[in-house]
Amino acid sequence: MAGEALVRQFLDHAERLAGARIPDLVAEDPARAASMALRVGPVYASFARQRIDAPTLATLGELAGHVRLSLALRALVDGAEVNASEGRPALHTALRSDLGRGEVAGRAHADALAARERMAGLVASLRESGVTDVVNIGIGGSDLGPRLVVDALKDFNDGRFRVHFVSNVDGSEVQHALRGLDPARTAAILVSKSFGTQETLLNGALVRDWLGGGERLYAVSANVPAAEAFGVDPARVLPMWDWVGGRYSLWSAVGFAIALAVGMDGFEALLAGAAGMDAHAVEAPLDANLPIRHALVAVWNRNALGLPTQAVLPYDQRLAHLPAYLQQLVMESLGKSVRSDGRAPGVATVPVVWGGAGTTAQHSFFQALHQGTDVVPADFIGVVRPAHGYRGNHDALLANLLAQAESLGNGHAADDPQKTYPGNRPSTLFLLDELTPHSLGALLAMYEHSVYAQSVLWGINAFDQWGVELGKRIAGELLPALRGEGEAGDVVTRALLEEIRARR
Ligand SMILES: O=P(O)(O)OC[C@H]1O[C@](O)(CO)[C@@H](O)[C@@H]1O
Repeated sequence: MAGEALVRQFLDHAERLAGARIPDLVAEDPARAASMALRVGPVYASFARQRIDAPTLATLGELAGHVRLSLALRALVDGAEVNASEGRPALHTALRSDLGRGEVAGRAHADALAARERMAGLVASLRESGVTDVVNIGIGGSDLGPRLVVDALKDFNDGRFRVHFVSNVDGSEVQHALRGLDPARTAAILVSKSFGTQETLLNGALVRDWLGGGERLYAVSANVPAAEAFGVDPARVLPMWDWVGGRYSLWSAVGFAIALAVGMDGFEALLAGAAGMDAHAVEAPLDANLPIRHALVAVWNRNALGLPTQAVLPYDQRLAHLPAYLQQLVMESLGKSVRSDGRAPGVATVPVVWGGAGTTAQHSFFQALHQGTDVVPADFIGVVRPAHGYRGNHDALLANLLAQAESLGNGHAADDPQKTYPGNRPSTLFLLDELTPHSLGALLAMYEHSVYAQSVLWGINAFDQWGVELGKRIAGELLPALRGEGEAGDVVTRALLEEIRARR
């Protein structure tokens, strides 16, 4: 079907379902719970509580076919120049899969394997050393992925190292991270693709001095000369490449801290889980493809239902960093209002991603989810088998997870409007059999592919982030002014500078 006809069909479905209620959609189709669910290895996903029906999904599938989503996924893993504004491929899949065809993907995969072997050597030598604590210094993609995974996989950590993270240029974070650590027993990893990031260089210099030099300093960077010039021994610099986006990089040596925490076996299992999802994303048909289904639902919620935000609600404390990780993955990738071809997308793109771990979050912002004026679609993530033996707690956790998805979807009528729940709040519910390196790898790769699929549907580049540059430049200009050297900034900033200077 031609594009215009498809858009018209999309709008017809939007109009038809504008007044639809999730409990009615569920009641109308007894097979819905099963037909709206997909399983890929350890990841089960139910879309039954989305405000969508089978004919709409069929149209969305046609839309995916129209933008050649399957070919786009294939192009991604084969190393096509999907990052057009920077003239690069985005080959994060080559870090964990040998799915890519052709020379570019093949070379990337070989480079990734060689780097992983070097990383394994460094992990082994550190395990044999007297080092007890490791500080990962990085920000954005050089922090959020490793931070999430190290915390999520703490049940797989043998405790050989305590791993700490420092990202913020706020000196308070580095001060508290180093408090109580022994410089003679601490190693630091400077993770920066560019090795030009202000926060990481300032924190790195502080930690290098605190360590008393570069002896236990490691680096992961695509800018090896800069890392060496900083004082890191070339033998302790692991490579990154311009074909890996920062927010897609935890599978590379950026995951050094992960490998220290859960061992190389755990790291390999994480990669294997992601590789399984890569194969599914590229090979599964459109109508049975989990990341594509997730992406189509995201676009439906944003453009047909007009929902401006998206909540991420892991019902597992170990996944407490998942909302922050997905904020970067989704919002840095899709936060664009210009298509790759320079045109306006003509529709809303990125939602604001936010969230928190259940059940804790139930006692903070869930009131607004249930009765606020904005409808917030949610991704719930639960884990069937816990890694602890407190069965009573886990049953309560799962009961709350199921109860929240049900009550947000169905609502509750009452005579008293204060006690009425409007319901019709859409959600997707993921269940992992267990939280393991393998299942976590699969879940994170699912989100990566969904984000890429959304970018293809909207025609935008998921792999650049020009929007972060302006603030960085202005901060550079304001730095001397803050020290009293010259003037910078607009009228409001100057007034604020004066206020700060007067009270220092
Ligand atoms: O790894 P680097 O080069 O220090 O960059 C850190 C982060 O900064 C950004 O470039 C912009 O905030 C992110 O995309 C990236 O993950």
